[in-house]
Amino acid sequence: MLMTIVALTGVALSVNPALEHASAVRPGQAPLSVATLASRVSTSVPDVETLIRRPSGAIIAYYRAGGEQRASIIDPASGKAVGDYRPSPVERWLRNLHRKLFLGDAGRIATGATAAFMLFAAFSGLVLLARRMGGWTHILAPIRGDGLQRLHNETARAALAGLTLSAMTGVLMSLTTFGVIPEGGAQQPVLSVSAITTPPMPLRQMPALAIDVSSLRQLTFANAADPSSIIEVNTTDGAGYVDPSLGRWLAFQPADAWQRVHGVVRMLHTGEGLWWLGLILGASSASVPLLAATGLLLWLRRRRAMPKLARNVPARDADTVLLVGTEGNSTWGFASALHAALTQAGLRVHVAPMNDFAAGRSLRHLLVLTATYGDGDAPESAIRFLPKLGRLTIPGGVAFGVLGFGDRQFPHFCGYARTVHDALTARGLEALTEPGTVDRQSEPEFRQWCTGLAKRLGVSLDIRYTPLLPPTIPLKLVSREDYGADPEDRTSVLRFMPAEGARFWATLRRPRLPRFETGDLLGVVPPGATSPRYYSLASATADGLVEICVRRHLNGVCSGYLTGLRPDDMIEAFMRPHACFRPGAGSAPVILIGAGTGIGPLIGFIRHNAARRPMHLYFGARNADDGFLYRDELKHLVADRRLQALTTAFSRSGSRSYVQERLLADTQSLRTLVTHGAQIMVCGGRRMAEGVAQAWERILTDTGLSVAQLRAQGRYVEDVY
Ligand SMILES: Cc1cc2nc3c(=O)[nH]c(=O)nc-3n(C[C@H](O)[C@H](O)[C@H](O)COP(=O)(O)O)c2cc1C
Repeated sequence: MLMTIVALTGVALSVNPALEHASAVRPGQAPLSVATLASRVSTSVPDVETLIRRPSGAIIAYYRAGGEQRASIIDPASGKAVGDYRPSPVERWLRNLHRKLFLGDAGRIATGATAAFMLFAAFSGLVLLARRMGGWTHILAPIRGDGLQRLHNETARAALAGLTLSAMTGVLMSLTTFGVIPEGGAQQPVLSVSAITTPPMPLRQMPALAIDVSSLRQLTFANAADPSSIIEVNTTDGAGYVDPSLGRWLAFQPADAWQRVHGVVRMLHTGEGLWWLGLILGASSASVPLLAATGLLLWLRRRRAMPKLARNVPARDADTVLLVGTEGNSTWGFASALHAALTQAGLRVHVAPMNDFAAGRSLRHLLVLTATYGDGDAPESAIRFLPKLGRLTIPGGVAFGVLGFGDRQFPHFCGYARTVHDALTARGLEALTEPGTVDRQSEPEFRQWCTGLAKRLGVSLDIRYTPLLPPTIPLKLVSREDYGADPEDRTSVLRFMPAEGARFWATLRRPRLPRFETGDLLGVVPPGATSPRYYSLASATADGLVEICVRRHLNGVCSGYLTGLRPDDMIEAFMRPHACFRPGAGSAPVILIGAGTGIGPLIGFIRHNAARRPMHLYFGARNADDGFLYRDELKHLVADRRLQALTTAFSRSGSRSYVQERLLADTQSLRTLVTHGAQIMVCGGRRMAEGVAQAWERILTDTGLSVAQLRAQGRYVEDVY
């Protein structure tokens, strides 16, 4: 709450330096001395007492008129008043709220503490972000994750540097207010004359005032009625007194190091004198409420996803500790199943996030199920695990097993699980099994690892795994196009519209599609099954419908179910983001390679190519007669220039070829495209993807590039099944 008040008042105040800069009447290009300015003003504004130069460059003259203290904005070119200077009462109110919450010193302490907390939050946020992105060198790489994660992390990335600067300078200013850091300027200039008797020299000729106006802060004129009065001058270089009769310094105290530091800190915090920085800092502060809200939502989502485990034994009594490393929460579903099976087998099991690892005296087995994020890094619930591991006391004789959850499309498949395995081995623990891997939440791979584990533990494990699925939405089939004469082996393009839900409250709302992009995945759990099958989406929310391509597989439960649907039939489905499979930003060429149903997301990317960036499609199918999905539409897209080139390869008709052969035939032109920054996107079966990757290795020979390098740069992405 305090952070939001301090941040939002900071945002409002950050606009002032820019407004003042825009409206300030400043001297022209020619240099202007304080002597000339003071002379002009004293001629034009009778009874002027003080001149102040604001950080924006505006000159303000203070004088008495009609018995009242007045302030006017001065045109430095003429020295004349061009308007009244009235500081805004709103600004004063905001400043009081921002600095001390209208509470005097108690408020100042509270805002100082808030700035310190903000500094800690901004800095730790920056470290977390770097870790999530796979290190500082990847901090500018595209951010992956679902909508909420991307909103939080992209906002954080844009704002954290500005927030860190604001908070740090805020803390320094607070420490200066309370005298913890000296403000400087303790030494006053010492005046050694008592009275000035000779008549005053014209201001314009005073040698002491022959300094540039840009360094002036304040000048107090000598009082004409008082012969002993002198001129007081304060500049960025120091402060002193000038003899009005000789125009020379009577005394001058140069600014000390603390004063200079304080001036810089103040400028960096307020943007006064650096209006554009003020706007950047203001924009960064504006993100605080958004970051707080999205951070809270992500935290709540994680907490809600942690299953309520029946019979979760406290860590101190457990003989088996099962640790979970997760960010998207799907790993909890597997942990829950393993916990139930181990408990049923008679073990005393404690389940916890990896960050909360605690080892009791009775610990015998340590099991770790962990996902991988970033570039082979820890997921959020595990980031404190490795630093903690070195400090924990673990009883002797503990054996461990690690199972990694990941996605083979990432260069460091289950990389973090391997790191954890190595760290536990280095800690002297005995490995029960080799580190196992589970690709895209594959239930069979999970069961296989559990079977190996059961053997080593000498128990029998009855695994009942029910995946933790996001809420589903009802979809109605509105159209289908079938390719292939044989109903047992055909491919269908299915289009669905959102339908009314069965629950009463859902019937009151107009059915709406959730947010999804082309290339994301549609999860469908076929009747009678427990785990979902995923289909790449050929459409996005903006298209108003859900489009997928499905090939019927022999004995395929879900493909049989979907290809058996008739118009108006309903299914329940959910969307899963697949943010790493998107065309990168910008106008670089995109080389799309797909076979069979792999054309699905690729046609979506082409349809949405309104900017006409060069897109080249290599499409493979068995034959041109009944395997050429979207044939007519692709012709239109070429005519429309959304698709620059279409190359087809049919393996069972005509000249019989595969996409990888077509790619090799175009080696020269493809090399040129890649050296011009092209991105490569591959979608289809695993064997086709492997063949395509090998073809690319050959195409890239002598270019100094490799598929691995392009993958690391996000320029070679796959959606493989
Ligand atoms: C942003 C992001 C980065 C990922 N990075 C990797 C990776 O480097 N290596 C890997 O094998 N899997 C990676 N994955 C896949 C996840 O590890 C995998 O989907 C896992 O099952 C997610 O488990 P969770 O839902 O419990 O977090 C990544 C997924 C996302 C969304």
